[in-house]
Amino acid sequence: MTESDDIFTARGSVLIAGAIIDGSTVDIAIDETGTIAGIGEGAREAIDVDIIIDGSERLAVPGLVNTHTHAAMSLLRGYADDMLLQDWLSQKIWPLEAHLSGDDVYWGTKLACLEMIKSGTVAFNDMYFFMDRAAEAVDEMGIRATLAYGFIDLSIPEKREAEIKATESLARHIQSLDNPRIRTAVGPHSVYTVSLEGLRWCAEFAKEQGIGIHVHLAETEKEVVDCVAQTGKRPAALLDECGCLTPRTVAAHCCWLDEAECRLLAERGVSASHNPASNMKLAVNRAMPYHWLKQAGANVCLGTDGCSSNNNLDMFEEMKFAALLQKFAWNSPTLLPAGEAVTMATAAGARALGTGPGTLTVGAPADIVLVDARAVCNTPLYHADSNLVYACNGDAVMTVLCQGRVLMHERTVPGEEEILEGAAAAARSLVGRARQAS
Ligand SMILES: C[C@H]1O[C@@H](n2cnc3c(N)ncnc32)[C@H](O)[C@@H]1O
Ligand SMILES: [Zn+2]
Repeated sequence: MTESDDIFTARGSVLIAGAIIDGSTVDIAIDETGTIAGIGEGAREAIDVDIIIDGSERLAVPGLVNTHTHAAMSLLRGYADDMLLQDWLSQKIWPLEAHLSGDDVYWGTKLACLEMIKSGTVAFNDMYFFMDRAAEAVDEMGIRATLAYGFIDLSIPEKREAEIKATESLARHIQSLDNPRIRTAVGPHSVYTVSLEGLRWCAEFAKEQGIGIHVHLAETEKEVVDCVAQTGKRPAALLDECGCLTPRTVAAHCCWLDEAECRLLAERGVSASHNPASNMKLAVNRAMPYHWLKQAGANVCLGTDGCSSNNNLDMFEEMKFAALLQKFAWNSPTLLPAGEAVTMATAAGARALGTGPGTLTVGAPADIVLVDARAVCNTPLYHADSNLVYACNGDAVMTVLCQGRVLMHERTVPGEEEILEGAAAAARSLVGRARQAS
């Protein structure tokens, strides 16, 4: 075994020696359970050091949390672009997804995890299909995930029964894995794809199991207009009536919320996941009203959405898109400053998924990213947050730890070649099967 391989397999306490936090050079001590045991003075003495990572010329930041993904859609990257959301879903994405296999989801999720690790993400909130295979990929890659089966009943009773079974079976499967990094949530896709009965069942099941809810909300104006026409209520009110708005709910997009809906989300303790790149690409024509959500006290976090509407999973780019879109759309250069964008991508995401404080503090899980302080994007280095949000992308990430385990070091992730080959082969096979069937 080479020396560089050791760091991925070694177990024990870790000392990150001399990394930069808030402009100071400090040691970070991580105990053998993967918890931060000390930062700065006295950190070295807090543990019996097994593994040392050189932190010099590295900015230490909390691991990023991607709160809205369809990870295996990495296989659909670039498959269909430049379309209206409804056409894109109904003409391109759903017909291809009809041919998805468990193996596709396994390889797509492996590819997504690889991409996330390489850009500093340690946890994600996923909604897709064949999620037992997604769990296998997450387990192998070493990051955290909350996995939801995408519940879509299209108001067809037989389909609803099938979705209920799939949701229950995933919950049982995730429980049986007993992996603290992997959790499950209920994933009612949206108010336009799930019946009232389906939404109510999802809410009840989530409550009974003590798990979260992951839903798309108010992504387009059409969603709001159609919902009002069909039910007399706006989407957030409808979800609330069905019991879907809880402190463990993550609502993705939230572009077309009105001010009262922002207050409702805050009151219910819902986390709103901002997905600026996807929203701009699909031209949903309104930016999430961040100022109203913030004023109401809602937890606003960040997500990329799937690789078919983004088309990557780089949360550094997403922080920049969020900060720029908010300023541009609401005509306010002071809205969503860099520090807040970092908080959105870290602490707010961790709060949404319940993965810890999402900060570098003693007692927190050691989900730590080391960014190259010598990279072009960090030169000069007046304000770290400014560079992280406005200048860098995920390529500046050098080392990633999740629960104290090293997942990437000096940009090496074990098994990268095999993942790239496996995912490319799965994508070819998926598109081939779809062509044959049409
Ligand atoms: C879980 C389901 O969500 C779909 N999906 C992917 N991106 C979006 C989006 N921006 N809005 C709504 N649904 C989406 C996936 O294609 C899958 O069918
Ligand atoms: Zn989505």
